[in-house]
Amino acid sequence: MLIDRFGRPVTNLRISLTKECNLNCFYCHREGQLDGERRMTPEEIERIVRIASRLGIRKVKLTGGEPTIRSDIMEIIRKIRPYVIDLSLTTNGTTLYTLAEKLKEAGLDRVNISLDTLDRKKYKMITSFDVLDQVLKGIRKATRLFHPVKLNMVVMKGINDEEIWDMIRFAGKVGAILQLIEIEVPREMEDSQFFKDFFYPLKPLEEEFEKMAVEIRERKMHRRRKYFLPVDGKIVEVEVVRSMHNTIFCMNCTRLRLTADGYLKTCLLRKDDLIDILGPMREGASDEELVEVFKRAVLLREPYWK
Ligand SMILES: Nc1nc2c(ncn2[C@@H]2O[C@H](COP(=O)(O)OP(=O)(O)OP(=O)(O)O)[C@@H](O)[C@H]2O)c(=O)[nH]1
Ligand code: SF4
Ligand code: SF4
Repeated sequence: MLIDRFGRPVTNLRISLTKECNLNCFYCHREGQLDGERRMTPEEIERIVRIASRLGIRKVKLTGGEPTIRSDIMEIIRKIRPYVIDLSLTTNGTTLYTLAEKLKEAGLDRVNISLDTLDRKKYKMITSFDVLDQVLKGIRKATRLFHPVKLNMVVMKGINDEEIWDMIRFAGKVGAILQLIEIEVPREMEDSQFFKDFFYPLKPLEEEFEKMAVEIRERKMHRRRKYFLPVDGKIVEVEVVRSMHNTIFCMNCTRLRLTADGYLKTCLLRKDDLIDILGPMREGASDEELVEVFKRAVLLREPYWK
C-alpha cells in the first residue's frame, strides 16, 4: 500500500475522463484541471488502473467535466472493472435517462448526481441550461438501478440555501443520499468576490442535524459525517462535505487524482502538483517504471489545510 509522508494511505483514484462538460455551472472547478491537449485512451486508463490496483488502490471514481459525454465511457468501465472493488461515477445527470442501464451493464457500481436546486429557473441560472426535467428523470431511473445514489448539492448563499430542507425531503422521496457540499476555493481565492458572495457555512446546520439525528456515522475518508434524519416519516441520510479550513478533512484524504490529459495530481486545490504518467507510458515505460511515477506523486502529497 502507498502511504504518504503524513501517514495517509492512498486507496482511491479519481479519474477525470474529460474536462469538457455539456453544462456550464458558474462555480465549476473542473476538478482543478489545466488546459492540456492530450487525452487518455481506454487502454491507457486500464493500464494505469491495473498498476494502481497492484499498489492497493482499489476504489475508482470517474469524474469530468462530465464523464458520460465520452463516447467510449462503456468501454472504459468494462476495461477497468476487473481491477476495482468500488467503481463509481460523478455526473451532472443529464445523460442518465438514456445511459443508466448501459452503465450498469458495463459494470458501474454507483453514481453521484449533481443537483443544486429543484427550481427550473434557478437550475437554468446556475448551469446555463434548461434541463432540470431531464436530470430528474435520470435521477429516478438511477435510483432504480444503483444503490446508493447520492445527490450532490453545492450550497450557495442567496441562491439555494433556502432549499436545503426541500432537497432533504426530495432525497427521501426518491431513496437517495443527499450530500451537502460547502463551496471550496484555494487560499488565493478566499478574498474573491465569488467566495464572499456565495460561501454558506454548513457548521450551524450540522449542529441542528446533530440534535435531531437518530444516528450519526463518521466515514473514514475525510472523517465526513453522515446524519440519519427523520423527515416526513422516513429516515434520510445526509452527508456533509465541509472542506474549507478543515484540517481533519485533509488529514483523512485518501485520494489521488488523474487528470484527463494523464497527470497524477495530489490535491484538488493545488496547481503545483502534477506528475506526468501518460508521457512516460507513451514513451514505452515498463510497469515498474510507472510504479515509480506513482510513488513520486505520493511523495508530493500533503494536506492542503494544515
Ligand atoms: N477538498 C476536497 N473536496 C472534495 C474531495 N472529494 C470530493 N470533494 C467535494 O465533494 C464533491 C462531491 O464529490 P463526488 O465526486 O460526488 O465524490 P465523493 O462524494 O467525494 O465520493 P464518494 O462519497 O466516494 O462517492 C466534489 O465536487 C468536491 O466539491 C476532496 O478530496 N477534497
Ligand atoms: S456539471 Fe459539474 S463539471 Fe459540468 S459545469 Fe457543472 S460543476 Fe462543472
Ligand atoms: S488534501 Fe484536502 S483539499 Fe486536497 S484533495 Fe485532499 S481533502 Fe481535498
